[in-house]
Amino acid sequence: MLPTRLCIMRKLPSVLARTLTSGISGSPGLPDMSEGQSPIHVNNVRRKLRDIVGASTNWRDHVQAMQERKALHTLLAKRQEDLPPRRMKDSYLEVILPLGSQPEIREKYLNVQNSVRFGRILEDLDSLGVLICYTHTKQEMQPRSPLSIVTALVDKINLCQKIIHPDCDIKFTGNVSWVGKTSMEVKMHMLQLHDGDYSPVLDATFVMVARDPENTRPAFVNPLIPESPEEEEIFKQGELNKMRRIDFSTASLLKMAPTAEERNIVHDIFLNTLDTRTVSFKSRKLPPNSVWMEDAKLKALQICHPEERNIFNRIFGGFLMRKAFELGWATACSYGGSRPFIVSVDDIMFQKPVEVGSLLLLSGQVCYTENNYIQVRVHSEVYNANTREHHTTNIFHFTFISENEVPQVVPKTYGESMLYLDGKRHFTAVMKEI
Ligand SMILES: CCCCCCCCCC(=O)SCCNC(=O)CCNC(=O)[C@H](O)C(C)(C)COP(=O)(O)OP(=O)(O)OC[C@H]1O[C@@H](n2cnc3c(N)ncnc32)[C@H](O)[C@@H]1OP(=O)(O)O
Repeated sequence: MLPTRLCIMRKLPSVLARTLTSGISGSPGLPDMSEGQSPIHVNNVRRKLRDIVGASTNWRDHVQAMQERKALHTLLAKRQEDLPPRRMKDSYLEVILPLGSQPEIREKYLNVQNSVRFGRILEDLDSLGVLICYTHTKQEMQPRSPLSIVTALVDKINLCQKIIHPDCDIKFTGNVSWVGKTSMEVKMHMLQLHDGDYSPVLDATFVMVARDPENTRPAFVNPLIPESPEEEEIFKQGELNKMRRIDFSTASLLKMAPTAEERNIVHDIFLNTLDTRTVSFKSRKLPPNSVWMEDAKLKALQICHPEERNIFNRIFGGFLMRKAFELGWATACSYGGSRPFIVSVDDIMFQKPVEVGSLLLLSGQVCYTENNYIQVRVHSEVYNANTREHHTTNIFHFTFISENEVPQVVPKTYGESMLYLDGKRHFTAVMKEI
């Protein structure tokens, strides 16, 4: 039996946990939308974003729309101090995805197992995160924002529910929770209506970066002033998150040797795969109930059509996440041989924008397993057919739980061993959170 709830109330972020215990009308200390503004319909989020930046709705007009944005350079602040500070509640938004009350929108969200496509939720979270940042940086006197706000990082998404129902309304809430000079951390929560009450489905932390109108240089954003001890705690957590990310990246196995404990793990795996009948380092044997890592991957190709562009005429980050998630899910499904459920998404770094027209190559790899859990890494790169160059654009980390216990994935080469250890590090970090 799988646990139906993978996280527990006391481990939820305080804002969400208190929201739930206070009957879900809003976050404490943040405005209750039922008293003032009504929540935004999910279909209006992207429309609002297009209006805010003046994005074209037709691809043929996109060059002109970008030209018009150049003139907005003069509206950029020279120093962060010149921008008025904002409070957390200034950027607080609620969005409704009315799967229960408007059945006609269900189709887009439905998967064949009669639950909600998580890839679609990733797209909605990405758009909402950007809208929250535009709300934080909004200047009343400016009809168009000079900022190009892009997703830099999905720090983490932890799910509390195994299944997202396709016939119950969903509510997203979120606000800016920390601000640097040009970057903003956004915390979002997703809840689903059951028997008159909203219960938590997931919480997510994204980092967005503001750039100039042409998306070429970083641009300052309004400072954030915490207003209560609780908000100070949230802000401090944002600061700690930044430090944690730096530490994690400094200790990356691409830069540093594994720890002594990790080296032992790798050597134990190596010893466990030696063929005892031959006295050779080369002769390797797969232990029972195991799969070589090289046999635990799937690949996909995506042509990036204009339809998938974002408001800055690059490929929409949510679309990239959806495609990577779906390949990650398929990789876990074909590996485990039963239905996998997403538990966590972490540390998705958007290293480079993906241009419209790119050939996007996605590689899904099972890199770590434990009991019913499968840790999948999806590497995405663009391939330029003219120059024959490859560039990594993203690395995605997904943790799945499978219906049945899964075989152990076993690395053979040193490179695979590093992937295995990296997967183990991500898995351990996820397990600490849920
Ligand atoms: C159809 C309608 C659809 C509407 C949807 C609208 C949503 C649009 C959202 C998107 O789709 S965005 C598309 C997906 N994202 C990208 O394509 C971004 C690709 N990556 C980049 O362009 C650059 O890597 C990025 C701008 C994110 C960072 O560039 P740099 O590495 O040159 O950053 P820089 O060193 O100048 O640092 C700028 C800030 O970013 C922060 N930063 C950079 N990378 C980061 C990271 N990985 N994590 C956290 N913070 C990061 C950095 O700390 C710093 O913050 P502070 O100024 O506050 O100190």
